[in-house]
Amino acid sequence: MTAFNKTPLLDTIRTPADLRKLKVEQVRQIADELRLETIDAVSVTGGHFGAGLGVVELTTAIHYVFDTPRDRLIWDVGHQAYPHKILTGRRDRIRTLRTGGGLSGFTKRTESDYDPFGAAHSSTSISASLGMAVARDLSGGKNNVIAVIGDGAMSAGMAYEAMNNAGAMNSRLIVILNDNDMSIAPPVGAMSAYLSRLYSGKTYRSLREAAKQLGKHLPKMIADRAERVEEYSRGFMTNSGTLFEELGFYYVGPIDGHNLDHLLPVLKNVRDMENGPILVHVVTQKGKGYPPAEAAADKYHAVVKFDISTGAQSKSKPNAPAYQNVFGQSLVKEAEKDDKIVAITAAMPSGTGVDIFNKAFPKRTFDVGIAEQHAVTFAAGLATEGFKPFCAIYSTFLQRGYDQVVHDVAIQSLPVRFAIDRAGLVGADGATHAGSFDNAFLGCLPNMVIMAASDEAELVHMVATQVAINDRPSAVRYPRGEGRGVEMPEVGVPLPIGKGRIVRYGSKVALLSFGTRLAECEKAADELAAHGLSTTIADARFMKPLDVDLVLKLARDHDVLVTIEEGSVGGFGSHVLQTLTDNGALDSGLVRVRSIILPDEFLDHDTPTAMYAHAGLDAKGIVAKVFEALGKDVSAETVKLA
Ligand SMILES: Cc1ncc(C[n+]2csc(CCOP(=O)(O)OP(=O)(O)O)c2C)c(N)n1
Ligand SMILES: CC(=O)[C@@H](O)[C@H](O)COP(=O)(O)O
Ligand SMILES: [Mg+2]
Repeated sequence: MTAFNKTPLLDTIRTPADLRKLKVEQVRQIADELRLETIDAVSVTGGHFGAGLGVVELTTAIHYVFDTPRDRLIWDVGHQAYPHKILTGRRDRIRTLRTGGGLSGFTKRTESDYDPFGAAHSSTSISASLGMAVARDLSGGKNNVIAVIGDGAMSAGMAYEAMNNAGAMNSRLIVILNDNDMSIAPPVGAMSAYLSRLYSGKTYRSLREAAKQLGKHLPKMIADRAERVEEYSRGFMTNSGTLFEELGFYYVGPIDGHNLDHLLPVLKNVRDMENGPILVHVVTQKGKGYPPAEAAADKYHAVVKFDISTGAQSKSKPNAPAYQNVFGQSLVKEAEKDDKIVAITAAMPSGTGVDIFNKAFPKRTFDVGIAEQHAVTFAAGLATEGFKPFCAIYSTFLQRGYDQVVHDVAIQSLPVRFAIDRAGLVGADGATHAGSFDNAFLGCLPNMVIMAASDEAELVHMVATQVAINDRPSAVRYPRGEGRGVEMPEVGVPLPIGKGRIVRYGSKVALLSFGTRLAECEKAADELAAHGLSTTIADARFMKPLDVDLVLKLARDHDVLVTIEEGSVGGFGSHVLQTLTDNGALDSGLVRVRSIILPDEFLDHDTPTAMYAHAGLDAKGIVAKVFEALGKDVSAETVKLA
């Protein structure tokens, strides 16, 4: 029996087709059981949590009303799609979420027909849905296309580009705005304030009135239900003249996203509408139905495994400070000495450590919402007026603002400082969040100074170095998670630009590392020494400008030179190879050069350790690469110099 003393129903639901066989009175029980299953599953796997809890009723209602997967359902970001996965044939695998070989933490086309579009980066759903709607119309199709987008995701420019286009095309498209008044942090921006006004506006109308208003657009409005729903409906109205209507959408709402008596009749009418686009404004609560999440400031946006009875998360004691916190603390120290330093985040204050800076300097901290393009050019504008903007954006999300880096920052050589967190592989968030490409996409830009911190102490010095660079843009990259536990400097000391450092001297093999793979290089060097291979280890520190003297010396003085980086082809290794060939350093054929990079594939989620092992970017992989370059047969344990 369920907690509701009824025969469990969720066990009878394999796909939404089973759900649609139920009576409407049974849908509430499904939603209640779905919430319990979501809580239980995430307590085991960890992952994104509050968002999914907030859309349990909405998910159930959508799959009950619409003929999914024939009707296309596109989740924006996709972090709220765990209930969706449970209802769409993946309940048996839901406890493999975000583990190697297990379900993705976001929607994914290759995972299910019920995931018509992959997500994870926000604000893509309306564009993708519009594409599907137009494809349907061009093919003479009849299915519905539904995008579910959050209020946070609605702060990104891409959402407006899509609405602007959809409104002009009058496409039959349904956008459900899931407004829980939260992003990862509390939402920012005028849009957020506007949405709040919509559901607390003085122009509140009775449901019946609104039903009549809707009836004009939606002939099949079930008017008699309006009476019943009005009794306890608090937030259903049509606001004439909303921004959405000005953009050519029919606006419906706001409605209570946890009340199936609201959701089901409205979605049924919306489903049968003859034209569009239509936007249904649904008001929900992030973390709904799990008191520890409801009470938490972040509504349990993302959690590790937790005790269901208390909500206590099993967070292990950190062995070293997290890079994001080292960044935030370092920037605070620098800003205490320099009032031109400001910090910018694109809706990721805690993840970037900008929240630490905000506590010290709230007037010099700017959270621009999920708007990376704007963040970059906003920083550029600040730099033109002599400020020192630190634009803290994860590597993967910086991809969203790339043209702004090129066109607004690099070409003008504006001293914007990029703090690039989550560089390299991130683990459970998988391929969509991997910081694989910033070495390549920044390294090709003139004027850029590009650094990689090999540990948390280096990061402190690199932040100080960026403060001192006032004539061109600079970037420092560092990975997700904790540092190495090295001794921390009291203050950051600016590094000599374009100079690397040798951390261990050897004679036969040289390992030239860019970033935190240095730790693996040290393990590899120990292993190589056990095979009689004396190994030099160098920390490049800079990819641009590259320490050419160091690179040429390493090539000249060793039989093997290997570069290592947490990045794709086209990054640090490519710059080293370019330098070697430009200087004829390979002409003699005396040195064998290898470059260890991420494989040319999108790596699915797993632990970072497992992913780096797969990529050959751990000590074992480095040793194997050296042996291969020397013609040493690892199994035969002998070195055959060609
Ligand atoms: C381009 C981009 N920037 C940042 C993020 C990080 N991120 C993931 S979810 C989220 C908040 C989304 O808020 P909302 O759309 O309201 O969804 P909710 O979590 O409230 O359900 C952010 C900023 C992202 N996924 N994509
Ligand atoms: C869904 C999303 O994009 C964010 O929640 C992201 O998963 C955060 O990543 P970190 O956990 O590395 O901060
Ligand atoms: Mg939200």
